[in-house]
Amino acid sequence: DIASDRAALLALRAAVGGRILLWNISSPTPCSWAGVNCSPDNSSVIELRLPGMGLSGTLPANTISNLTNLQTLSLRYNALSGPLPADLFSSLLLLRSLYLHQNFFSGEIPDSLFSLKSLVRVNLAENNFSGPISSGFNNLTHLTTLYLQENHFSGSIPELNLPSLVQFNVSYNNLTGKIPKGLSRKPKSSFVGNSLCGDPLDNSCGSEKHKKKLSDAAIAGIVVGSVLGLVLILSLVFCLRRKLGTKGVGRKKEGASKEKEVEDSMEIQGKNSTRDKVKEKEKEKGEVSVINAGKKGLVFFGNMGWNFDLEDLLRASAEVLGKGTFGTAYKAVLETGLTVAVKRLRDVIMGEKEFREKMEEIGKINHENLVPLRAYYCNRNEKLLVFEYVPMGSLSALLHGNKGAGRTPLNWETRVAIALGAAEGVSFLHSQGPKISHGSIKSSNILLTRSYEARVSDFGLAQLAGLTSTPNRVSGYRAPEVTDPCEVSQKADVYSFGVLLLELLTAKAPTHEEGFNLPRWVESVVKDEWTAEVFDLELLRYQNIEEDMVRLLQLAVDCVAQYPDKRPSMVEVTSKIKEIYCSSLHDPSGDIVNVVSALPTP
Ligand SMILES: Nc1ncnc2c1ncn2[C@@H]1O[C@H](COP(=O)(O)OP(=O)(O)OP(=O)(O)O)[C@@H](O)[C@H]1O
Repeated sequence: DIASDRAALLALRAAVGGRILLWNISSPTPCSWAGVNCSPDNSSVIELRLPGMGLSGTLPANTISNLTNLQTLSLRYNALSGPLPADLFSSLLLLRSLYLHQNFFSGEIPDSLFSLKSLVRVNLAENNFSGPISSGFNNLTHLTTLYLQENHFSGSIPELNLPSLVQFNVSYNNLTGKIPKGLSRKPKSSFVGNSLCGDPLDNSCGSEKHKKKLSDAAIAGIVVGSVLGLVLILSLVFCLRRKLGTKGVGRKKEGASKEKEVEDSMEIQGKNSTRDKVKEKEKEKGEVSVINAGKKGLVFFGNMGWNFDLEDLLRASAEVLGKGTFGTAYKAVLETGLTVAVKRLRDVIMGEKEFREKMEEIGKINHENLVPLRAYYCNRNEKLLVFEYVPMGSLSALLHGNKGAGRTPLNWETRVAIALGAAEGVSFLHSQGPKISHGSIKSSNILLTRSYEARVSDFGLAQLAGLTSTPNRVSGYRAPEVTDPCEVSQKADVYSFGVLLLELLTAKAPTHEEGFNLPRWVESVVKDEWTAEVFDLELLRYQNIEEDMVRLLQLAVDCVAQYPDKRPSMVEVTSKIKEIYCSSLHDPSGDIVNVVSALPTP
């Protein structure tokens, strides 16, 4: 009954401390305590969700194990340690979801877990659990999620015959042997970081006997053969390099066209002259020239008073910002001090005329939440785009970059403001005509100004690249109906925008591992558990924002609907985000609860 549940919770509180010390223990019922949910008639505790509450120490016996009506237990992201009490699960027969990940728990999984027939989700990842993975998991026939990664489990993986199992991960343990057949269709990333063999991993198990049959002589033969092969390849490369060098210089002397010069000088860049050696040095320092030759012919848009030619651009000191789908992006600082972002495109399938028309189209588009294309250069061999430089980097870098000390966490208001800015930018694009879409919405294309306003970049470029250059990096954002990346509808943009919102809320990169699908992952978590299981832990520090977070998450889920017709339009998305933004301004969520220092570093 509720009195015994209350006593169990008080014993837990006395043992593990943290933020649950703030519970109002003068209250006769525990049902109003943070993280505690009771049955409708308040007769028992059915959910205990204490994620990131700064809990530490070991779990004592007779605390949680006495909450006999518990359906959800989440203690994730705390500093709990030591083995789990042997009888922890014996009486929790109604338990459906168990989240103990990101703690320091050690020892073996107690056998009492394998009698919990109602279990649907089990996450024990990122702890120090050891011992074998028990075949007892086969008793848990409703299991859809089993996460055991980043522990010290050893031995081989048992054959698991769990028809509902969708999410499975045992990566980064000490497991050995062959991956059982029934799991061979899970992604590679579920198994990496062990000494496992067989499908889906690349290393087949082979037979030991066969290996032993290789005689010493055979091994010596293989070694000699490999060395000879290497020598042959090296001499070939050497000959080729010499040939290429002479060709480039020769053509220059003949006074070949400037276009060719651009091409050749790029080919031989850094190979011949002292100037090139200096370049090489600069490269080591992280500075490179965008390209190593000149031809006037930059086409400018708008009236920005920008006045420079290609040669000025080539003389600018430049630094690589990153390699993207369409080429390499550079930051270039001109001698006048003007800083621009230059994109050098590769694999453009469009002809020159068509390309120029496309640039004119993009250059006309102007909105405060879009990164403006200011100029372009185009000849048969070289295509450069010059954009305004946006100083604070991309949202992707901000969300997934340096997580160490000194990093300013992205607070809730900033995230909603970024979402709103990005939505306004994409909405504006869509308002230019029903056929106009962005085509490549993702967090690395949302750039931030000094005041963290969002600016969407790379719009309209998706159509330039051929099918061959379709990168995997976009696939995490791509709507299921998109087969040709050059033809992305506005509704497909909405899907990508939904994934972007999910990324902003969960801080999980949609592309962070093979086979991971962010929308599916969020959908797999039942709605009641969103707050506890889905949101970025950095957001859980802020109070009074739960309702707004859930509203934004619901909007994101609407955007990633399977069928395009079910998705809202960008105008609708924008107006919903605006409402959430206004509400978060009226209800400032400044209070950061100071438990952060007590938390383990993620
Ligand atoms: N206008 C800009 N101002 C400042 N930084 C930029 C600008 N454009 C791009 N960048 C930076 O350069 C990096 C590389 O950009 P790029 O667009 O080439 O690749 P991407 O966005 O990572 O991938 P994709 O080409 O597939 O969109 C980006 O992550 C971004 O941080």
